[in-house]
Amino acid sequence: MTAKLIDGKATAARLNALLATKVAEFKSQTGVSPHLAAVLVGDDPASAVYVRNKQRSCASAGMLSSLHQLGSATTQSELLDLIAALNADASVHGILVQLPLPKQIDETTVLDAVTPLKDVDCFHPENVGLMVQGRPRFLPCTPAGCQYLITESGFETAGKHAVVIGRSEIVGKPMALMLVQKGRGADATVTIAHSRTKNLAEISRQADLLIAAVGRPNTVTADMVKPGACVIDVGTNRVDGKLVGDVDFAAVLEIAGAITPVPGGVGPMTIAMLMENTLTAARLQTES
Ligand SMILES: NC(=O)C1=CN([C@@H]2O[C@H](COP(=O)(O)OP(=O)(O)OC[C@H]3O[C@@H](n4cnc5c(N)ncnc54)[C@H](OP(=O)(O)O)[C@@H]3O)[C@@H](O)[C@H]2O)C=CC1
Ligand SMILES: Nc1nc(=O)c2c([nH]1)NC[C@@H]1CN(c3ccc(C(=O)N[C@@H](CCC(=O)O)C(=O)O)cc3)C=[N+]21
Ligand SMILES: [Mg+2]
Repeated sequence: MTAKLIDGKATAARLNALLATKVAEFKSQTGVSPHLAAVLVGDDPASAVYVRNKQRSCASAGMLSSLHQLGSATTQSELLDLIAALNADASVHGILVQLPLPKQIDETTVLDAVTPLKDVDCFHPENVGLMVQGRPRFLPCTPAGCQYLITESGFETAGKHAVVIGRSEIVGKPMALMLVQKGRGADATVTIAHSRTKNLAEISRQADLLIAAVGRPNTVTADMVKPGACVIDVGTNRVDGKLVGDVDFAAVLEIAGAITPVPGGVGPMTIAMLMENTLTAARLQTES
C-alpha cells in the first residue's frame, strides 16, 4: 500500500486565494489595509528566506508588509524599543519576530513584549492560555496548518490516538493541546513524546495520527509507523543542501495511509495561517 500524499502547497495556494478575497472585502468595508511587520535580527540565511516568503504572501493577499532588519549585535533593549514602537503604531496589525534570536537576547522576554492583539504567531502567554482554554484569539500557525491538512485529507481525529513527537512552545506543545480540544479536527487521545521518552518506537506504532516535530532527519522510520496511519512531518532539515523532514519519507510512504511531503507539506501551510492571523489581527484592531 502506498500512502496518499497530502499536498500542503496546493492547499495553501487555495487558502491564500480565498484570503485575498476576504482581504479585499475587509479593505473596501473599512478602508484599512492589514499590515504585518516582520522583525529579523542577525543574518541567518534560512530566516531571511522565510521572512521573504512571508512578505511575498502578504503582497499576493493584498496585505501590507514591512521588514525591520537589525544587526546580529543588536542588544535586547534595542529590540524591545523596536517592538514598543511597532506595538504603538496603529498602522501595524501583526508583529512577527523571526526566531531564532541571537544569543545575547532572551527570546521569552522579547516574545512577551509583543502586544497580544498583534501576536500573529500566538506565542504570548495570554493567547496560548486562551487557545488552551478552547477560546482562541489566534491559532498557532504551524499546528493550525497541520490541523487543517489533517481535516482536509479526510482523517477523522475524534477518538483516535495522536502521538506528537516534540514538545516545543512553537510546534509540539500547542499541536498536542489543539488536538485535545473539543470539536472538529480534535477530540483526539493525545500522547506527547520528547527526547526523554522511553520506547518511542513502541509508542509511535500505536499512533493513528503521528506528528513529527523534532528537527532531526529519519527520526521516524517505517518500523515506528502503524499501517494506514496519517503522518504529518513538520521537520525542516537541510541535508547536503536538500530540505528533508523528520520522517524517512520513502520507507514510510509504503506503510502510512497518508503523509505530508517536505518540502510542499506543512511549511506553506504555516505561512497561509500566518496570513489568516494577520487579517484576524486587523479585524480585532479595527472598529466596525
Ligand atoms: N514547517 C514549518 O512551518 C516549521 C517547521 N519547523 C521545524 O520543525 C522541527 C522542530 O522545530 P521546533 O519544535 O522548533 O524544535 P525544537 O528543537 O524547539 O524542539 C524539538 C523537540 O524534539 C524533541 N526531540 C529531540 N530529539 C528527539 C528524539 N531523538 N526523540 C524524540 N524527541 C526528540 C525535543 O525534546 P526536548 O524537549 O526534550 O529537548 C524537543 O521537544 C525543526 O526541524 C524545525 O525546523 C519548525 C517550525 C515551523
Ligand atoms: N516567529 C517565528 N514564527 C515562525 O513560524 C517560524 C519562526 N519564527 N522561525 C522559523 C520557523 C520555521 N518556519 C517555517 C515556515 C515556512 C516554511 C516553508 O514554507 N517551507 C517550505 C520550503 C521553503 C524552503 O525551500 O526553504 C516547504 O516546506 O515547502 C518552513 C519553515 C516558521 N518558523
Ligand atoms: Mg537566544
